Amino acid sequence: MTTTPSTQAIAATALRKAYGDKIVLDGIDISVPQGTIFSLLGPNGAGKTTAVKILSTLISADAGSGDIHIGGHDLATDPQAVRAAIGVTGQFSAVDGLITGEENMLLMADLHHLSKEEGKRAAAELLERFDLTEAAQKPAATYSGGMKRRLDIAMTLVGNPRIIFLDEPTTGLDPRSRHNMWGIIRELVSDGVTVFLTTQYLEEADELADRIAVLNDGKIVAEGTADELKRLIPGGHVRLRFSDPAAYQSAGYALREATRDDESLTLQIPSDGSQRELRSILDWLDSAGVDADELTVHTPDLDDVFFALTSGTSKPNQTKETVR
Ligand SMILES: Nc1ncnc2c1ncn2[C@@H]1O[C@H](COP(=O)(O)OP(=O)(O)OP(=O)(O)O)[C@@H](O)[C@H]1O
Repeated sequence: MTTTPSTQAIAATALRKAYGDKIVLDGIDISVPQGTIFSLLGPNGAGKTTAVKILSTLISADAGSGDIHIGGHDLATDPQAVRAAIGVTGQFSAVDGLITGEENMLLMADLHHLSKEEGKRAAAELLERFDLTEAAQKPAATYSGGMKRRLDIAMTLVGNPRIIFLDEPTTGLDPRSRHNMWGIIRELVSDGVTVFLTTQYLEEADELADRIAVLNDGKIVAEGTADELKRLIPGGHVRLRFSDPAAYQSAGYALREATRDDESLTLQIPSDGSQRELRSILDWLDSAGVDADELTVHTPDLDDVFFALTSGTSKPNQTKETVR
């Protein structure tokens, strides 16, 4: 992959990292244009946090890795400049629960060498932006999970970083807090910030990311927009559910290409869900003289892609569209 440090906020080639015999990153390339959201997806232990740690200077890549440029700075020769350009919010929060939200913010301002006045102003602005003004004088330990996460990101933004690494920013948040966080991330990007996001929630990558890379076994096994990734795998199918075991058996005979689930009396038939294919399935059922209790059409989503690419198995059934 070619990298142009001037237009790419993050550009890394042949990134390698092993712990002993265990190869965590096996020569991956990462390239993230400025002002976009890039999402690194992968199962637990795939190496997402390791990639974030390397790109944010917390640990070093192994010898044999290629160049890493962050914000146009060479990470190997100018790690200080990289640190000044980035913000990192990890899985383990930097929030100190014993002090107030405002004190946490002021501590960050100190770390960024802002004057007392500048620090106060930045803290007040960010607390306001993240809807934390009311809680600012309370110890952070009393905050809800969503508030702590917002404070964490607010702290990350004190130095006005142009590139932000968010390592699983919404893990453990309830749906409303997760949606709020998505709004915050979108707002950051509309201000021109580049976001490198790791997540276990495929829906999150689907919602937010301009580009998604799937990490598995140390390699990037697919990369593209959510739609491009969805086109990679077939995954579409029709499911027929029966309550009558005899009807289920007859349909199973009639539809030989169906995958059977004898426990739930369900047949799954590969299909693009088109009207023509649905009609032919219904014709088969008619000619066999059986009625299904439920017919559902499933189109591939990012979950299918993820399961297909990272384990070779399909995920448990989930329906997108229902026709009765
Ligand atoms: N300091 C370390 N020493 C040894 N092995 C490590 C170390 N850090 C990470 N690993 C191993 O490297 C692999 C990748 O870990 P990493 O935390 O990067 O995965 P991840 O994709 O972020 O996973 P998760 O989604 O669970 O956070 C794991 O098998 C982990 O056990």
